[in-house]
Amino acid sequence: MEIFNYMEQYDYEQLVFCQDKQSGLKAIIAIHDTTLGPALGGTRMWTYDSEEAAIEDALRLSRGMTYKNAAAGLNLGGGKTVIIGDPRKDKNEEMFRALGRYIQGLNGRYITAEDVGTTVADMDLIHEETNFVTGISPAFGSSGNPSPVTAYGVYKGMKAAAKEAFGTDSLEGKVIAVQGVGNVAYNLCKYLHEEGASLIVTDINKEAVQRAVEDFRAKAVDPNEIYSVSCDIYAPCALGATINDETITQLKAKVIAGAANNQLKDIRHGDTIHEMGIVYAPDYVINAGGVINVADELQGYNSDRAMKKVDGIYDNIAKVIEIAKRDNIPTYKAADRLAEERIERIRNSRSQFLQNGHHILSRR
Ligand SMILES: NC(=O)c1ccc[n+]([C@@H]2O[C@H](COP(=O)([O-])OP(=O)(O)OC[C@H]3O[C@@H](n4cnc5c(N)ncnc54)[C@H](O)[C@@H]3O)[C@@H](O)[C@H]2O)c1
Ligand SMILES: CC(C)C[C@H](N)C(=O)O
Repeated sequence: MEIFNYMEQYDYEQLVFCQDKQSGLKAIIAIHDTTLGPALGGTRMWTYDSEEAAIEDALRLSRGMTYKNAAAGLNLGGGKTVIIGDPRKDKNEEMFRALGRYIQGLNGRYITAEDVGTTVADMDLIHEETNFVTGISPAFGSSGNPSPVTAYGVYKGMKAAAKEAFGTDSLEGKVIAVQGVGNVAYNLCKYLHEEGASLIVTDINKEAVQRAVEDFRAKAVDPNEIYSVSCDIYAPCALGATINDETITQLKAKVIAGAANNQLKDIRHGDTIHEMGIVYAPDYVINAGGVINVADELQGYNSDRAMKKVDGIYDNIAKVIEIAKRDNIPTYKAADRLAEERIERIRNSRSQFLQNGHHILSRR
């Protein structure tokens, strides 16, 4: 990959490589765009096949956060960290503290939180070194684990997408295929089960599947079977790129609505599902609940205020569907339009210089 070419093509601001020999930390912090405010996005720990794959993931995920934060109406830019390693065996205290010092070095340009492979306990270790971390233990006045709130937002957004496809937002009696039943999807399944939906689940982790089968009377299928099952809604809640050339032809669902980031392998897959008449709830709009929740910490965390904003995901998905219909474009493009237009409006409204007291001359 020609890194600077790629960064120029999609307007990335900064890429930081973090190395700490003692702890084994190898991490990449990508800051995509800070027009709206400091870049906020989680830290992912994953066993990448190559350094290039890790860089690519950090870049793609950080740009996704720019769009997610903008579309959610947050005054935050987009960033993400990836740590190269196995979250089940490579973690140690020094690693997260070393990362915390790198984040501190960015002096607030980037704020982190949880993502796949990291936990509240990991964020607490980062917090030993920097305040630029959210989703730490509630004992610190923080919002804690964002996953249940992400799940609630996905549930709300799924209802809005169902209204478009089925004429009602009730999920009672709907068959929903859930791919990956980890932190977010377990909580999502709880809402869906309570509303009377029938669940088909899969996961590469057998214990996670068993838990969903026992707690929600879900039917289990093998990971490769989830795309072709007969269902009303497909909920991708594992990793990205599961909407691709191989899977699209197998899909029977009328709605795609799930928590995973970067669900479309390529944007052309968003065009294909649009042509097939599938209602697609764009990933970064529907899964914004977690970031909305942790972002509330910047004002002093208030759960009621945060949940009210997360409720707004229903209207945001409805708005994206409306724009798509009005402009006769796929929903993924409508979501991009919503985010890009907001960033441009704010960028332009800041065209006048404002003395903000941060200039060294103001302190002389
Ligand atoms: N946690 C949040 O608040 C949050 C917020 C926004 C977006 N997301 C996204 O939602 C997705 C899920 O996040 P999470 O926090 O629940 O992660 P998680 O790691 O707890 O859950 C993911 C689950 O997917 C399973 N999985 C991985 N590959 C699979 C495959 N090929 N087939 C079936 N199952 C597979 C894993 O075993 C795991 O149980 C991720 O893409 C994440 O980036 C999470
Ligand atoms: C909680 C958030 C800051 C990060 C979350 N993993 C996301 O992708 O939105």
